[in-house]
Amino acid sequence: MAQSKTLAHFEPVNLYEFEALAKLKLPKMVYDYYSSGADDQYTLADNIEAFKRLRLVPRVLVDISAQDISTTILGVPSSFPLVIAPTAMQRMAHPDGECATARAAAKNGVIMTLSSWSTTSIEQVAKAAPGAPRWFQLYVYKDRDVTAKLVRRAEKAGYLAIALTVDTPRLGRREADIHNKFSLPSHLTMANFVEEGDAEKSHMEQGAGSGLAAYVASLIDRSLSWKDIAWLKSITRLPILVKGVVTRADAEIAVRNGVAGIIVSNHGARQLDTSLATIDCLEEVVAGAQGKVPVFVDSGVRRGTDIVKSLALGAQAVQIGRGVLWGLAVGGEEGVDRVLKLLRDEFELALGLCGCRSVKDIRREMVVRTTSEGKRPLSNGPMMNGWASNNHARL
Ligand SMILES: Cc1cc2nc3c(=O)[nH]c(=O)nc-3n(C[C@H](O)[C@H](O)[C@H](O)COP(=O)(O)O)c2cc1C
Ligand SMILES: CCCCCCC(=O)C(=O)O
Repeated sequence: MAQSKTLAHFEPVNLYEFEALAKLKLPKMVYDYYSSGADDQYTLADNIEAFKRLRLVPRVLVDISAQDISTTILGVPSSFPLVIAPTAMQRMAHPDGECATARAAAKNGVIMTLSSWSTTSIEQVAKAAPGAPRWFQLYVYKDRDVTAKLVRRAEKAGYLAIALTVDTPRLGRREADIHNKFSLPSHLTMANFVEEGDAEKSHMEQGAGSGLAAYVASLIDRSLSWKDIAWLKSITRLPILVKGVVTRADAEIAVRNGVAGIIVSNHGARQLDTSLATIDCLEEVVAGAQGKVPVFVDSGVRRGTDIVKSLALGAQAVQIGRGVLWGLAVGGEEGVDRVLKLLRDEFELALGLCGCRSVKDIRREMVVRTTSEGKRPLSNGPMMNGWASNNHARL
């Protein structure tokens, strides 16, 4: 009782506070599943730390009285450069789950990506916010007919793109899920398979360890490879983005295979522990994309300043995963709405304080890499990228 009174009066003012509140509200098994990374969670911490190592270099005395933070993503207007990343099983966070996220996304003019492992079906989510721009995230099943059917349904329901997740041929080892014997609560289903009457796919067995790991091992196609991009392109007219690329080499292959976009992601550090933080891979991937396709980044975005840094390093927009889940857990649609508005306001403020009127004003030299203590390395030449000297030249 005392706790709920406290919660009712506590207004979170950043994503970390949303997470703290969500932790109080959610069952332990659910909070652990949402928050965990793989193994020792080194990458989980580094996704955040890497953003902190990057520091912003603002310009001053720029008239920012009329800011415009909107952008265009794959030809679709977006109120600011953010896309909601796919996260599975959102009805564990709130009974309205994916529908609440869809409505909040529509209200805020941002694109939502629906996970193929949603607890609300492709069609129900489309109906929750008719006409709003939406992408569909795809996992490829051993049974390719199952996969093709999902793609056709997304196309028919008006989804605008397919985000093919390529970093998950096997599930990363999330130790909390093993301890908790994580499985989808029995009142919920993997909703995209219910109509098919396919119990194997719509329910998750509770077993000795992580029920999710067993579910993935039994259904997901580990043989997925670059040649399957051609297969996917042969079954859909929708643009295909690859989600989970972190190297220049793979970005080049992706472009050669005709993808429409690349999402730099380490799956929120839930797959390969000790892999690099994504913000440290972004520039390489941007180089590999050679300006031919847009590059997006996720994993560790918590602040408006993180969005500015990501754009300065070449991303067209960021994606956020957990932030939306925390909003959903705290207040359903209203909670997600608050999270999106918070990030939007933080981004607008950071952009303005950097001396930018619009996203077009963001420049590479607004970001410098520092040591882990936040200090500029002794040689300031390459790190400053000519920013200081250019300033002197202008004065
Ligand atoms: C609980 C949870 C479920 C996720 N489910 C999916 C999924 O179904 N498909 C997918 O491609 N990525 C999934 N992801 C990864 C996210 O799309 C995204 O890459 C990641 O959450 C970004 O990191 P962030 O949480 O630090 O923002 C999931 C992440 C979390 C935390
Ligand atoms: C094929 C892997 C499915 C994982 C299910 C959801 C997810 O992505 C997660 O990180 O959890």
